[in-house]
Amino acid sequence: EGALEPLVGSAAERVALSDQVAAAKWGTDSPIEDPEREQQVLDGVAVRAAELGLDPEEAKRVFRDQIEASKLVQRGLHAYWRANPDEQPTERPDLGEIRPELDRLGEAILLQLRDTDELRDGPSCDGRLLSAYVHTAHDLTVLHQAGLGRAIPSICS
Ligand SMILES: O=C(O)C(=O)C[C@]1(C(=O)O)C=C[C@@H](O)C=C1
Repeated sequence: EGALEPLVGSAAERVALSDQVAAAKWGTDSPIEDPEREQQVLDGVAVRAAELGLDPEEAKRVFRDQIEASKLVQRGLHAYWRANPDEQPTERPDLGEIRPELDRLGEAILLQLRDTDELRDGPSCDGRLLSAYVHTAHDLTVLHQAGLGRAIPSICS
């Protein structure tokens, strides 16, 4: 009961941080997609997953979805800002300060993957995941709901 909520909550926090990433890149030459950084994230996940006794391939699948979710939200925000200049960010956060926060959330997600390893293998996972999504998505914007939806399909194994 509620066992997947911390994990889905951390995924939602990661989705929310995409706003900062989108603002850091807005009006710069830095593209939303940075394949080198994605590879670094996934390599780090594989190493840490093995340390935690998780299947590295399974953990990487989960994080590929976290990354796709982030790009979905970033693209959504950039499109929205292009269409609504009044809403464009007025300050540019430093990507170098946001990435360590993404790393911290990644560690939290990995620990929660470990804590839910057996449950995620079981027949109740899909129902619990949907329930955690519904509870967590409640307070989010439609764009962030879509991002969270994109972040979670690999959680049940
Ligand atoms: O770090 C960035 O530049 C991000 O946009 C975040 C992130 C991620 O989710 O980790 C997403 C897209 C990029 O391709 C690389 C990494």
